[in-house]
Amino acid sequence: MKIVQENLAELEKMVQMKTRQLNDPKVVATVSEIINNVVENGDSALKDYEKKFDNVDIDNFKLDQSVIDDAYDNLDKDVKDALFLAKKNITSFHKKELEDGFMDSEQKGVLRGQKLVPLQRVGLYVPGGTAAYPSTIMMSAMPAKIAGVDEVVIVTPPQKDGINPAVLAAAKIAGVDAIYQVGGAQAIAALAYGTESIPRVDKIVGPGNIFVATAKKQVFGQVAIDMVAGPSEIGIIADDSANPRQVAADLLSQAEHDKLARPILVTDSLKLAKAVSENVDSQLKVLPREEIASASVNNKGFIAVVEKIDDMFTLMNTVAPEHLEIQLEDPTQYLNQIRNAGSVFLGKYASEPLGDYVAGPNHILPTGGTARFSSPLGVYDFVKRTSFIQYTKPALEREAKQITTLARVEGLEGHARAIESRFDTYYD
Ligand SMILES: NC(=O)c1ccc[n+]([C@@H]2O[C@H](COP(=O)([O-])OP(=O)(O)OC[C@H]3O[C@@H](n4cnc5c(N)ncnc54)[C@H](O)[C@@H]3O)[C@@H](O)[C@H]2O)c1
Ligand SMILES: N[C@H](CO)Cc1c[nH]c[nH+]1
Ligand SMILES: [Zn+2]
Repeated sequence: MKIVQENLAELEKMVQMKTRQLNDPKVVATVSEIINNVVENGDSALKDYEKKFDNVDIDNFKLDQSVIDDAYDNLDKDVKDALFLAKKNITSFHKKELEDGFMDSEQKGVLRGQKLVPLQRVGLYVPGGTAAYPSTIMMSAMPAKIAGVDEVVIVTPPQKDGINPAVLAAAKIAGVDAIYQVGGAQAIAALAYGTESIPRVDKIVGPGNIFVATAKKQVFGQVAIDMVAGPSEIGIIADDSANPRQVAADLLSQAEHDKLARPILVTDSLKLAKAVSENVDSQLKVLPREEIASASVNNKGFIAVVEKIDDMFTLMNTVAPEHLEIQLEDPTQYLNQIRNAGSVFLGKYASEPLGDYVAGPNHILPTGGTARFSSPLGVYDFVKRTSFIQYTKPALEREAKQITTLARVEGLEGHARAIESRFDTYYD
């Protein structure tokens, strides 16, 4: 793995260049053609794309409940137990995210407030191109259920022999209402606009590859989206006290997701940098997903060596990684130095896959530097807010002059007259 040793300003410039969100025009064009085709031709376009991209013939996009029940009934006991542990921990963590509305009547005759309303129907994208993601179902469906969403549906690409049974069982455990076997940009288009067999939803959430992430960006506005959760990333801050074999293993845990995944180590120790680089190379040779992981390491990965601990945090805040591991002595003391990261893993036993599967915090996280302004998927993504106002006549009278003044400053006479009509005996 490549080691870079530059001054901090140069390193920050390099990171900003590497994490720029440039749209690949070819992907943008492919995706918009897919979306337009699905809008115009509905299920028949979906059928064509499933044949083209996933090499499967689909007659019914909606999966029969009996197929889901069978997958659940026949699931290996250890896998079932693991999914139930994930459900328990994800539920207890996400219940803490529930928020209440508010109402205030601090001013005489005035009632103001805000109420929270769960979304009616949401679509969860569950990736399925190069790996199956039952864990991602638990991470997206549980917060939706806790928020009180009426209808939770899944889209996921089918394989030749159907959808992975663990994915189906996870959907049942999480209480998902329907599963549609369709993936990629075409699935996003179907959820956004609806087709003969797939109802349109109010919001699409969930991670996916570059085609999925680009499609979500393109349908935003027609439908809400959660964030850009694209190819996985791991940033590790470590010093001499870290174990190079473990650091390398954690980098590869995310590199194996996607050729575009981003594994990054920032350290103040050249010795650790060299040892991690050697470990990455040797561990890669025996990793089953070596082809994907080595493309990620070679194209997107790097190890940066800086002078001191503060520089590690400055640089990592510029990276704004999806996952950030801190492998320093007494890691919790550094929490307040982190401004930009999706999820933080403190200490050597908080290896990233712990958060991917069972710890409870969400693993659907902002990527590509968007942790500068986005948050992990949560219960708050599945509710919207509506505010309300009630004034008595004397309360409105107290503020009528200021309202009509502002309305006339804006040249909006109709607004002023609407208020004055409340005090004009002619209208009473
Ligand atoms: N950020 C997160 O929270 C998070 C969580 C889990 C997974 N991930 C990421 O999700 C992604 C999963 O990717 P995946 O590929 O395995 O599954 P995917 O389901 O996202 O994508 C597969 C689909 O992409 C479409 N596709 C493939 N090649 C295409 C082409 N040339 N033109 C048009 N469409 C094409 C096909 O329809 C295919 O079904 C990875 O990048 C992984 O890192 C991210
Ligand atoms: N690390 C992924 C998010 O980037 C989530 C995941 C699911 N399964 C394994 N990993
Ligand atoms: Zn992972």
